[in-house]
Amino acid sequence: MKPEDELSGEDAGAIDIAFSGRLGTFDLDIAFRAPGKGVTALFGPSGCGKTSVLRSVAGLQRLAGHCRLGASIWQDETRYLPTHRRPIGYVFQEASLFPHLSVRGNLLFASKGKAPREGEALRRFEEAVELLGLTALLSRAPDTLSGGERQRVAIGRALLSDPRLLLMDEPLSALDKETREDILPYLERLHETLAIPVLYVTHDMAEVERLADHLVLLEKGRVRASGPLSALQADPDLPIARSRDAAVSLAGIVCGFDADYGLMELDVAGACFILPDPKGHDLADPVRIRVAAGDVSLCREVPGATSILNILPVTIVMARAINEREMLVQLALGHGDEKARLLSRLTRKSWDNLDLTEGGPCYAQIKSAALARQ
Ligand SMILES: Nc1ncnc2c1ncn2[C@@H]1O[C@H](COP(=O)(O)OP(=O)(O)OP(=O)(O)O)[C@@H](O)[C@H]1O
Repeated sequence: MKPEDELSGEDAGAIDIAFSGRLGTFDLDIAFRAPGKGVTALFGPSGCGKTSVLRSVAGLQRLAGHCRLGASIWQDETRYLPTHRRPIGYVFQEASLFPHLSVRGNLLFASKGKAPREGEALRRFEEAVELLGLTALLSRAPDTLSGGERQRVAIGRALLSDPRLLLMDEPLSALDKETREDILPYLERLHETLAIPVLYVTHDMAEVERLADHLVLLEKGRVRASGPLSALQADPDLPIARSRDAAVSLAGIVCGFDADYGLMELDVAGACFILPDPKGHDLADPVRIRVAAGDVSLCREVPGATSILNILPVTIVMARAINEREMLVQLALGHGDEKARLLSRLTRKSWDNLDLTEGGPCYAQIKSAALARQ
């Protein structure tokens, strides 16, 4: 697939990247195109080249190739913009705040410490402070902050430099599990509100599932696959789908409630999921759910009495034996044109017993309790 073919429709602000070269003994040779909006995760094992790609985009490391953001060319055969002329915000693993400045001073660093008094700059400052929950921290010194608070300030500072692209290099990896969980909702809000694209490096699939729209899978300095997150998650030929905790992330819209039981109904590409609603959503709220391949079972007919609330008609798109005992099945969900994909992991025995075939119809069963909102 050519990189240009990966995005559907016109995307005038798309990020178009190709780099090749040697770093010590490591060969990097990558090319991909990512949307001009939303979060693109660069995912892969340690040492596969994720940070090198980000550093090359930032102009911190020079390899042959090109780097374009919409109509802006940052690198090609004849041009190479230095880092300070690239409108980027960069968030590193560890927040490196200026120790002599307060949180406010750090946030205002890009505007030379001057507090915005009016207009657009003030609106952006207030928005970033609110979004990242920094109001109560503004007068604090960096050495009095927790790791998670420091990282939120670092993200705010990156946003307030008015970037056209945000680069985030494992922003949660230096934090303990609990702090990571605390900061993820801020990143989710960022994801919902940010108008600029984000390149987000991680080797944690849970972060990808919660934050990414687009995924670039890297392996040994090469792009193994690149495309919309849900399409790659549901591709049984990719290692992420074959892993024991494989799942697809589905975006839905709240379309109803069962208040007596604390459940909500979620419209996902024409199908309706029923799941717990502990947060009390409103109608039409966007909600992203994680459907694990191991939580999806199949049946040929609608079962009689069952505890399972989600019994959804699906079509079997493809099936792969992933070892002697188990099958991985990709399912197309819903009606209409936009059929979201699910994965089901089941025993080869069940597959044979049900006499299922590619292209054939069946029903996917998913326990509501397994569909906790991400
Ligand atoms: N400037 C350099 N000189 C020599 N080797 C380098 C340089 N930069 C990167 N490398 C090598 O390139 C490879 C890829 O490194 P990179 O940091 O991009 O991987 P990564 O996927 O981000 O890894 P991690 O998840 O562990 O951070 C590594 O083997 C690294 O040692």
